[in-house]
Amino acid sequence: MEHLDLIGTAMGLRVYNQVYYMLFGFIKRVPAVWFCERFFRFDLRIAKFSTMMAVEDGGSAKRSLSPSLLHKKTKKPKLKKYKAKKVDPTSPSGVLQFEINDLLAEHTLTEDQVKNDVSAILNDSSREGPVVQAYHREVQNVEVLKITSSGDGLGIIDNPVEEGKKQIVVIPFGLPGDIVRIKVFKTHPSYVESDLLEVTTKSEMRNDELIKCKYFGKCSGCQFQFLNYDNQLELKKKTIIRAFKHFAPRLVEEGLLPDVGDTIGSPLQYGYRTKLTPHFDVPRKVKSLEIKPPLGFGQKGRPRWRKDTIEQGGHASILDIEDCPIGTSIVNIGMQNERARFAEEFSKYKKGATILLRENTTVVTSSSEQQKEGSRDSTGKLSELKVRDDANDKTLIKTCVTNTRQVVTEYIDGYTFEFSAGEFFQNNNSILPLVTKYVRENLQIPNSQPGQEHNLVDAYCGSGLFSICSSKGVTRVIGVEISADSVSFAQRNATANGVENCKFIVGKAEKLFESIDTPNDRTSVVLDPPRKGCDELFLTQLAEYCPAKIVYISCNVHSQARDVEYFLKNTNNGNRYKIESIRGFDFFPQTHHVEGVCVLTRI
Ligand SMILES: C[S@@+](CC[C@H](N)C(=O)[O-])C[C@H]1O[C@@H](n2cnc3c(N)ncnc32)[C@H](O)[C@@H]1O
Repeated sequence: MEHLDLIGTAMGLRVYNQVYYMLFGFIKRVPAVWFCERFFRFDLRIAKFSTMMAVEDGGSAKRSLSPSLLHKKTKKPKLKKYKAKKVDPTSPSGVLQFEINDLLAEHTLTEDQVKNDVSAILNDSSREGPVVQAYHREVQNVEVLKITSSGDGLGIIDNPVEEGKKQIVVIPFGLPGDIVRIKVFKTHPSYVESDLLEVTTKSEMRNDELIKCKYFGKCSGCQFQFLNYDNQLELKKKTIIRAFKHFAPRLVEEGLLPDVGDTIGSPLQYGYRTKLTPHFDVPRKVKSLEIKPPLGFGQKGRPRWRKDTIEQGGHASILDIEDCPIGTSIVNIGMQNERARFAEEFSKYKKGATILLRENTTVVTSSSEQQKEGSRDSTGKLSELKVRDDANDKTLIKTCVTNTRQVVTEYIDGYTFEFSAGEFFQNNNSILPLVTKYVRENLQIPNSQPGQEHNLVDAYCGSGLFSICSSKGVTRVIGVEISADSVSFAQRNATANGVENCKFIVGKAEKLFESIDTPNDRTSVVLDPPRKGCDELFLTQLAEYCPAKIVYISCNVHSQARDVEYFLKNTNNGNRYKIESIRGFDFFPQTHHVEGVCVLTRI
């Protein structure tokens, strides 16, 4: 048996070598390795060993095997298998797959025609082996055909090793209409990732003069700085349309969706973000750091598109960033303070960490206490900014909180909100008055008479933002929230703002239905779940309760579309509702993110 195995291997290798010289002797050896692995099912490592020997000495297959190999039983090395990770379809990589499928359909390509041989890459001899080199190459003249919901471009390129086949390529910072030069650096079964090296022909939408940040094109934070704001809002509207097409197909087919409304813009398009979390890494096995590591935000891909110097953030996986133009002024002052401190103290760190920078706003009153905690400059003085709120005739003091356990105050719509710096709170306070007004107006029950009872349920209520901002003119408000800390702040916020009709419960959203005693005909529900959306149990119980009005707010329009379809089509009372409106609010200008607001009315 042992003898036969060896003859088989040797014969196989000879066949391989002959085929190789006949077909590929005049070109690189890469296609040969792939070809033989694919059709003769050779172990790639043996084939490659043989190829290298053959290329080097032109010898036969038998000579390419050492005598010891011929006489010992060779243990067949195990091929590594690619294991696909399970992804939530509404997560960014799940959504990308839907968007790739759309592109395939538009170009009449099948999934097989763009499938990459990831196991060939996995089993290549090294990170720079021939298969890897063939796949991870530079490609010129690539047309960007589409933009995804994550703000990346999509294109179609030739498969470098399998003739006639194509590849779908994700091109960061690519806009439809751009012609670009890219470097492919990572391969997935159905697409490859690339870096944008050069834009040779510009899309009509591209205007580089609008870019405000020197790290744009490298930092993973913003995708849209080169787009005018109307274009950004339009792209976000299209993201919502696609989300419902992919995750609520039955609603689309049955014509149950209204036209998606125009996205409501943020009053501030820069300087709006009240929370930033720069971070740094400490390499493993390093006992003490001698050189200050970059402190900033993650790098997108492995880009060399913009300059690659330390002034442009360097080329590590974290970019060294000293100022972020989408952050508020006080948050950027905090960033300078904390960077200066880090420059002095970095050698003390044994592990990487994230630094919290959270804006804190206090209204100045005759009795207000002076702020004591927050980010300080190098002299130890607390950094503060004084701001006028003319609309409400108030003076506000802004400081920057860095301790996750510190209490932060926000000032919205004339109400003050306190919460722990480490807990959830919306990050763009400039748009919040528009959002809370929209929610309040859409929670109204149609055909209500003046003085009639109106109750409100705030599921996933956090520290009470929507409950408190919608509490005027409402009979009772019940909020439910899983974080006990947030619930205690919600209660405290209601009291501090003189709001007496709110009650908050700690628990999963569905716990609400154990204690709800308001008549469903006179109750509206506002939902604002985390990115993963609501669970089916909650949606089923919500449908059983059957409130008069529902306003569903979401930072993930894909899980929102899925939930809305589930609610309307899979629950007992779902068919009693109609979707009155869907639109986005732009909580995060310059980025691809969009917040969806969907209003359902019982009919
Ligand atoms: C997107 S935030 C919205 C908070 C609030 N509406 C606001 O705008 O400040 C989602 C909230 O849901 C809470 N949460 C997560 N899972 C939950 C669950 N199963 N039941 C209730 N609350 C939950 C989180 O703690 C978080 O406060």
